[in-house]
Order: sequence, then C-alpha cells, then structure tokens
Amino acid sequence: MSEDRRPLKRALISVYDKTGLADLATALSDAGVELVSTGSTAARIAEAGVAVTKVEELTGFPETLDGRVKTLHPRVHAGILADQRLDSHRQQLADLGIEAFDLVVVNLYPFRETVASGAAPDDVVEQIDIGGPSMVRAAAKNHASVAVVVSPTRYEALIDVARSGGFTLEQRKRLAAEAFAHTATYDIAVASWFESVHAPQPAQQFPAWVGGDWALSTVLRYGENPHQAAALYHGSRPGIASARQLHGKEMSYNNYVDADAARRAAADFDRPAVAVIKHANPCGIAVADDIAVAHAKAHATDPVSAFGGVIAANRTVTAAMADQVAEVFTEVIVAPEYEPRAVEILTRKKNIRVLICDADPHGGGIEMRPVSGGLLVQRTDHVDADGDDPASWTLVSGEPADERTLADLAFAWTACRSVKSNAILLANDEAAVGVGMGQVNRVDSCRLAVERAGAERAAGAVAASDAFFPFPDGLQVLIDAGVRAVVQPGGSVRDEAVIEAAEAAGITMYTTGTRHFFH
Ligand SMILES: NC(=O)c1ncn([C@@H]2O[C@H](COP(=O)(O)O)[C@@H](O)[C@H]2O)c1NC=O
Repeated sequence: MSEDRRPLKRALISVYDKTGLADLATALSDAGVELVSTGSTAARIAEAGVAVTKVEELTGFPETLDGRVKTLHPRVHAGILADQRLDSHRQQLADLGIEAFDLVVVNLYPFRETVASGAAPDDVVEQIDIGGPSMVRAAAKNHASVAVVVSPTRYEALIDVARSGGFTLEQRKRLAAEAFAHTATYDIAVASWFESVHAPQPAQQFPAWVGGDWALSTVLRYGENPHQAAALYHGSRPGIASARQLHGKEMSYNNYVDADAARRAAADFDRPAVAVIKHANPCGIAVADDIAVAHAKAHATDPVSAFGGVIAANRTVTAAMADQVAEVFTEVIVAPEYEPRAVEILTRKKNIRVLICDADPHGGGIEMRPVSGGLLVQRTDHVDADGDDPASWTLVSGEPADERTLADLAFAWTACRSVKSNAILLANDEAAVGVGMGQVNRVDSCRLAVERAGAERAAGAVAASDAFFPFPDGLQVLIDAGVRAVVQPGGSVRDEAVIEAAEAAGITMYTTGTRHFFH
C-alpha cells in the first residue's frame, strides 16, 4: 500500500441525486466504512438494509428550518476539517468527543434545473444549497485527510478504492480540484441568476459581472497550426462544442471554427439553406424548397473553393443531398438531422466528419469574444433586425424590383451577413454566385465578388453590401459588371454621389438602414 493512501473508515453522505446511492452505501458498508447521512439520504440507505447514523444523532440537533440547517454544525465540520496529520487536531477532536470523516460524498440541490423549469423566484432561492457546498469545500480544503466525491459517475471508482485501501494523496488532490470546480460552477450559476434575473439593474443593459463556466471536452490534436497546442471546452448551453459526431476523424480546431460559421450562416434562413464554408467564410450559400437543391446551388457558387469545405444544412440531410456531398471532398458536414440512408451514404466516405447539432446557433442572444485583458460582449446580430425585411427598405434608385429580383436581394442581404467584412455578395436565383470577403476596402471586395462570379454570372446578378459604399467606386465596379440591383445600408456622407452613380446606370438600389459588419 502506498504510504499516502488513507483507508476509508468513516463517510458522510448527503446527496440530492440518489442515483447509485443504495449500491454505493452497500459496497462501502461491506468494505467496513461507517456511514453518517442526512434525512432522505439516510432513509434511502436504511431502506437498502445498510446501517447508517443520522446526522441529527451526531449533532444532537434536529434538521430544521425546512432543511436549511442540517449539516451546518461544528460536530460535522470539525469532523471534516480536522487535519489528521496533526496530533493537536486529533487531540482536540478527542477532547470534544468528535470522530473524523475520511470521506465526504455530496451532490447539491438542482439549482440550474430549477431555474430552467421556470420556477418562481422564491422556489429558486430555496434551491440554493448552503450546507452541501460548505461540506464539499471543507473536505476539498482538507484533502490531506479527506476524500471528496461530488458526482455519482465517480461511485464505481470509489467502491473499488474503498475495497483496496483508500485514495492516495494524488487522487485526493484530484478529487479536491474537481470539488472546488463543482462548487465554483454552482456559485457562478447562482451569481449569474442573481445578477441578471433576480436583481437586474434596469439602467444597465449588461450585468456588472459575468462568470465563465467551461469544462474540458477534449484536447485537440493541435490548434490553428500544428505547433499550437489546443483543447475544446464546453459550457452549459448546447452548440457546436457539444455536437454529436456520427462518423469520421477527430474534429480539428479549424473544423470547429468553420462548422460554427457554417451553422450560423445556414441558420439565418427560414427556408432550406446550405452554406459551404472555407476559413470561416462562405464560398457557397443558397436556399431552395428542397435541401438537396439548396446544396447543389451552394456548391455551384464556387466549386473550386468548395473542395475541402465545411457544409452546414438547416434541414434534415436527405439521401439526395448526401449523394451530392459524397462526390466532393468535404471536411465536415453538420445538420440538425440525417435520413438513415444519408448516413449510410456519407459514412462510406472515410474522411468526412458527420455531425448532428440541432441547437440554435444564435441561442442565448449574447456573443462574447475575448480580447487581451478583457471580454467583448454584444447582443447577437439578428437578420430580423429592423431593416432586414424588404418591406422596410427604401428605394433610392431605379424601378422597384420585381418579385424575383426582390427575393434575390433579400437572399443576398441575409447571406451577406455571414461574410467577413468588407462583404459584397452577388446572387442569382437565391444562390450566391460571387463573394468578396474580408478585404480592407470595399472596392476590392466588389472586384473580388465580380471576379469570382465571372463575367457571365455577374451580368444580371443582384448584389448586397454589408455596409454603406463610402464612395461610388465600389458600386461602379458592380455596375460595370452588369449587376441589375443592389441592396446596402446607406448612411454614408457621400450617399448622394453613390445614388447618382446608381441612377446614371439605371439600376435599382435599396437602402436598409441596418448594417451587418462581421469581423
Ligand atoms: N442546510 C444544510 O445543512 C444542508 N446540508 C446538506 N444539504 C444538502 O441536502 C441534500 C441532501 O439532503 P437529504 O439527505 O435530506 O436528501 C444534499 O444535496 C446536500 O447538499 C443541506 N441543504 C442545504 O443547504
């Protein structure tokens, strides 16, 4: 037996979640561990036919105030906190007639779940566990003497250890680290609820404090580049970090970034939509009545760039779409669902990563981006913001668009939102035909979009610009390429000159009054 291994002789068990409790109590008792427990935990252990001492027998004080005070007693906490390496602590316990604990098993009141259930504030407050975290923190602090277990997922290992002589110091330290993370996560949930929901400051749009709560999902092979170590963490909201992978190699750092961008792009549309992403930008995006048709159109935007792309669909992937996808080397496909036949088709391809993720990519309504020394927080950019509905647009040049042109403009305007600024997107038949992305001036984005489209597709296309044209030069590039209608936010000090250029060319131009920068 390792020197720092401490046998488990006496355990305090107080759990809200009784999963696996009877088996645990039976196994611990069989291994010679004496059990002390709170109200309904003790009742459940006794029901399993296992000897247990009620905590009130230990404290000589009844569990009171509707359970608000059960274990908050020196006889409990001295038993947890005594550093059993110290003669003085052992002596003091002996003088006080208190027995030490070697093991604390606690799980907490379901605070998060109670909030999620929509319970009334008073009921939520009642689910703030006080005694539980106190015991967990005390045991974690005293890991030199005590092992602490905060999750039923650890019971199996705990039983093995109880039978084989107890935890080593290294193991107790790991359990303590887990326990402190557990209570910290719990307190972040409580503090966040108080800050944002229970005690908001109406004069202030954003909370005075934001807590982070990220758990390691996996260590990735590497980061953006092979020399960068990287890992994936997940939070409490569902999203790409918790997507289910049905097939394919391990997701990479860049795969996650691109899959997130792809989902964001496809989710902006109500109709079936497909986005093909490369380096976080769409190289193809389209809508149609059928998801396979949307994919065929999105692929046709730029078949060269689609090679090695990341595809997101906002509908169930059909066998017809899967057949098309299987023909092109694709890194990742992510969708809310797949037809069984589509999975069969896709999983025949060795390299494609097939992901299911049906979480709303805009869920939560808040976006956070770390910057050095801080965090930028903003409300999520929504396509349904004022200005996105064509009915609210202002016709500033040319004839009002016919139905088809207006549908193409609305598509281009929405699709343009997922293109990194400066963004210009040319579209036809509700599919992108040329995308100019990420340029440091708008003229270059216009040139790029036209070049990508090619002369034939640019002529007669519509165009969307994510922000106003600061000069007529960018617009002129589009006009010269034969673009028939343009939608842009407007609002430049040179709007007049820009509108004049549109009028001189006789093209239709709408302003939206809303900008959709994306960095
Ligand atoms: N108040 C206390 O002294 C106290 N001591 C333990 N608890 C919690 O009570 C629960 C277990 O209670 P029971 O065994 O009655 O189901 C555990 O989730 C534990 O974290 C307490 N409850 C809340 O603070």
